[in-house]
Amino acid sequence: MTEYAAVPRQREPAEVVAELDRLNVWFPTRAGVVRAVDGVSLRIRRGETLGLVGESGSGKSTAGLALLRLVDPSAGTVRVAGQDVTRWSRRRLRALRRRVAMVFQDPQASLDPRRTIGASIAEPLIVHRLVDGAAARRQRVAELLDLVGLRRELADRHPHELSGGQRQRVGIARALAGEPDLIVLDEPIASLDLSVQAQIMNLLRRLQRDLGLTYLFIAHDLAAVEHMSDRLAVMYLGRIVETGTPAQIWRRPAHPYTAALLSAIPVADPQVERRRRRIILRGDVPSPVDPPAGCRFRTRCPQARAECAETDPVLVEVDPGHRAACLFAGDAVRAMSVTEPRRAGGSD
Ligand SMILES: Nc1ncnc2c1ncn2[C@@H]1O[C@H](COP(=O)(O)OP(=O)(O)OP(=O)(O)O)[C@@H](O)[C@H]1O
Repeated sequence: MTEYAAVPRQREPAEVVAELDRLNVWFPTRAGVVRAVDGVSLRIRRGETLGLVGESGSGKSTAGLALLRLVDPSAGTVRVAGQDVTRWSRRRLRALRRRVAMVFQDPQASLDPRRTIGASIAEPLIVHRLVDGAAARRQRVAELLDLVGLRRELADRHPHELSGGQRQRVGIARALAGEPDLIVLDEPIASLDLSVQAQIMNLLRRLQRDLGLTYLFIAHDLAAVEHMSDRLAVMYLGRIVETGTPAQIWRRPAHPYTAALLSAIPVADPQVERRRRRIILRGDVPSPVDPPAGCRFRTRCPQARAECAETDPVLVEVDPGHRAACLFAGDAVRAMSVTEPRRAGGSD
């Protein structure tokens, strides 16, 4: 197998591969303007996995799509490999989509059913003019199949002849074909059987280690990305509400929303599990057409106070590298962790 040729990289001091800076992605609809992403700033550094977590509809996929300019930013900036790609023309976007690749949740939907697996994997090689000649392309496709642990003969098959796990491996091979700086993994295991999920996670980890890949890993479940991520960002209603390392967030969540997400994760130890106190959030996520004034989470926050309706909190550092957007970051969560409901005048 030939070596995975690294794309010549432009060295930046901070090694930030991709960055969203105060990004808004708003969709005008009949019901009003959907503020899918509303003031999101994120930095993804070379070689890391950033886990982006939040409930359905929080804007995670839209933020990921913005990195490939598959949605158009309404405001703010998208930077990839040091270049501002926010307003790149359609023609230039081809180059961007080599630098940033995406693996989708449903590999069935993301592969053309009429094309062979080989043709699907070869497509990025042709579009980005990476390999000349059919024979050389066949060879590269075979190497990419090796990389993702699929037999070379599968190149001649069609997607419907493969299992879900195999199809997702093809999706990963396609993403690797352009030797991207960043791979956006949008719930890459959510549609797979449990046994296959672990295999795909192992594959993603191995590829990252061997090829030095950078991932934005999108998931709705904190437990799903915790082991894989170097840093986590928690999204709620179009905003990042907390960022930090998994250890920081797990040990001491600072935003009440994160605390609620964590409290929903079952614990293996039965004694701890019995003592575990779930924080049940009231109501549904409000509409992104008309998010609540002040803190967006206040309508569901068990610790909301009058001030929360007045001030829209920004991310503030609660520990080095650990930030939360809550006026009472840390305090509110400590109040939620007491085992008895708090009473007036109670202390903890
Ligand atoms: N093209 C679009 N037009 C209108 N609204 C959209 C569009 N794309 C997304 N939205 C809305 O934007 C919000 C965020 O959607 P998005 O898919 O980014 O969330 P998500 O956190 O990735 O959720 P899921 O896990 O369900 O994919 C949702 O309210 C969604 O309905």
